[in-house]
Amino acid sequence: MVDESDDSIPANITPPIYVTPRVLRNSPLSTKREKQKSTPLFRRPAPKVAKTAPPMRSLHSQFQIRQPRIITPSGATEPLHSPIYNKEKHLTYFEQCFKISSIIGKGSFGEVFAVKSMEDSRNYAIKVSIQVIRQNCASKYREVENHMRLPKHSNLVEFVKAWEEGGRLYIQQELCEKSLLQLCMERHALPEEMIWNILIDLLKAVDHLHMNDMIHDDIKPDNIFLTSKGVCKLGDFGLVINLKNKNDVASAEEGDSKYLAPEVLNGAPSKASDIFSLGVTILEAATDLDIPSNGESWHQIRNGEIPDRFFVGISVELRFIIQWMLSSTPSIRPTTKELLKQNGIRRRIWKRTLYVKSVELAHSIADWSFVITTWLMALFSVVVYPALSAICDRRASICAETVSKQHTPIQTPETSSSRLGFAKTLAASNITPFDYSDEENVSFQRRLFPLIPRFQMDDDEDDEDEDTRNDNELPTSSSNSSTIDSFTTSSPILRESPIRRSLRFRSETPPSARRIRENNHRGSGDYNSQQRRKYERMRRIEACMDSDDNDELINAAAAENIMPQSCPPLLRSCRKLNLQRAPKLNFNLLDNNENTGNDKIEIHHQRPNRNAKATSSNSSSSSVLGQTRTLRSTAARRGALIAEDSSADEF
Ligand SMILES: Nc1ncnc2c1ncn2[C@@H]1O[C@H](COP(=O)(O)OP(=O)(O)OP(=O)(O)O)[C@@H](O)[C@H]1O
Ligand SMILES: [Mg+2]
Repeated sequence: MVDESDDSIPANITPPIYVTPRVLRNSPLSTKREKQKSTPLFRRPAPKVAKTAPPMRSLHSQFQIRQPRIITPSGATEPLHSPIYNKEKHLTYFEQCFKISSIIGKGSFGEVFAVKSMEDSRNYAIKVSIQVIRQNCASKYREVENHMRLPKHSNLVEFVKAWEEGGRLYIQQELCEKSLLQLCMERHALPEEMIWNILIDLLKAVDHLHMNDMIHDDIKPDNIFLTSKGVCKLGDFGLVINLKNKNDVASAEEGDSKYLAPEVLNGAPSKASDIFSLGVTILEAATDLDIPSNGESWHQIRNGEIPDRFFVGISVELRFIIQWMLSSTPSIRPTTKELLKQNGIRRRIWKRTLYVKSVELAHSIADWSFVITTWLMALFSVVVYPALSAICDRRASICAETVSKQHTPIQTPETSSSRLGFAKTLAASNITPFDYSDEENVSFQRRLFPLIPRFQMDDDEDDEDEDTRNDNELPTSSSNSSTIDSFTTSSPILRESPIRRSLRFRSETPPSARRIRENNHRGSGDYNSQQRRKYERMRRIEACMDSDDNDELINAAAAENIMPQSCPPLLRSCRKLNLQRAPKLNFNLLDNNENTGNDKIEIHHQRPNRNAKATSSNSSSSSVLGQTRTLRSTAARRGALIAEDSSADEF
């Protein structure tokens, strides 16, 4: 019988809002939910512990290891290389190769960050040691070494790598969604089916550790993690003891007192102590019991005096297993093997194993498909890229050829000293040398053919010019000689020997035009010799430029952000440039007038010959003007009159 007289509330004291249930007066144990209700919402935080200056030895080690060094399973370190890491930068490997998503938590050893790796674009958890590592401490890499030595298991948090930089230890591992402690805080007592699954997962993890002669020594909800698929994993290998390593056994530390087996207070941790810690963890998850860290209630749990009310709603099977695991005598406690053979577990284990394996398989399929996709893309680019680049090269050369034909006459020393200069001029005037945007119905195939004469590539307007082209019309100006070349190479009619061509030129060209041309070439008079020098200079430049493969022009255009689309019609470009078009001289009329003795010579303003691309530059206009002046003097000698002004009209 409980004496209630002690518990009576004095009349002068206001009763608290949350009265502790009477049943708890007998037992200091309570659930976390009950404790939460009786705890004030605000509690002054504990004062921060003032840190003293780190020992000089630690500082020295910090300056010793500046570059990141990866830790090997033997405990040695090697330089850490990564295609992303640049040691010249004043940033650590961690800062350069990982993008921090959030800070997950902070433990006694270190701070844990959720990060995204820039090397493989996957998410990881990285634990960074708070303290600078003591270089001469034998167990400085114990956690890493033990984690690395452990064979992989689906119920252990996966280890990726660990490195040391600037005296700090970084441990990269699999990122889990939350810890069991977080889940228990959110949901309090978990459903029994979930408890069975957690127990099975953890038993398998602990069994794997024990099979490898290792003791976890710190099993608690805070060190148990859950993935997004609900798979439970054991993590935090900071206190793991390798029973084969005498140093580990000698330097074994106690785990969290809340989950500590009673025998560890006076002795060393063992596999049985791990079973006890696991038992307390399952008890907490199943009953929402607020596990005490010391005092009477601590002993109460270890003596098996847990009130029945905490087991309400829990099956006898599960209660029996929990109580067996919490046996105060280590020898009575079951092993992992024995527990896995229990009825309640055996019934569920195959289903749970199947689920965990399927999750693992799906995960590895996703991983492999990512790798395969990456490789396929790489292979595709290796195979397709050469073909694509060949097509692009071909197209660029066609464009360059056309541009060269169209723009070579423009390249006079007066207008542009180089092709780069020309490209810059185009860029400044906002004209794309490869712009076909205003050309109608130009098929790609037409442009692809490099030997198609240019007059076939232009619009209707220009075709009209072609129709009106006189077979006798051979460019007569010296400045148009490159045009003659391009015309002769492009026209099958004119692909003939130079002698035959000159004969045909003689027979077909009107005498007056022939004389002008011959005079020009002979260099009669000062003006003509000047013209001839200019012509020769131009020919040299053109020859020079023709020997190029037009790469410079294209590169210059690309440098000016002019994206090649296709070959441009020159006439459009001329129109955009607002260039003048040269008048066309009808020499037949001159000859007729000469024959008939008619004094008046008509100079028809026509659209220029398609090949007379000299119209697009001032220099070429001036050469046409020179031509016209020559004609004028010839005509004057003959007493002819120039009917119209021979200056170039507006195009
Ligand atoms: N792999 C992980 N995925 C997700 N969260 C993690 C992971 N590892 C650690 N955490 C979180 O970081 C917190 C601290 O991690 P951890 O327990 O490893 O640090 P610790 O310094 O060893 O702490 P303690 O010694 O107190 O256990 C944990 O509470 C946990 O919530
Ligand atoms: Mg921990």
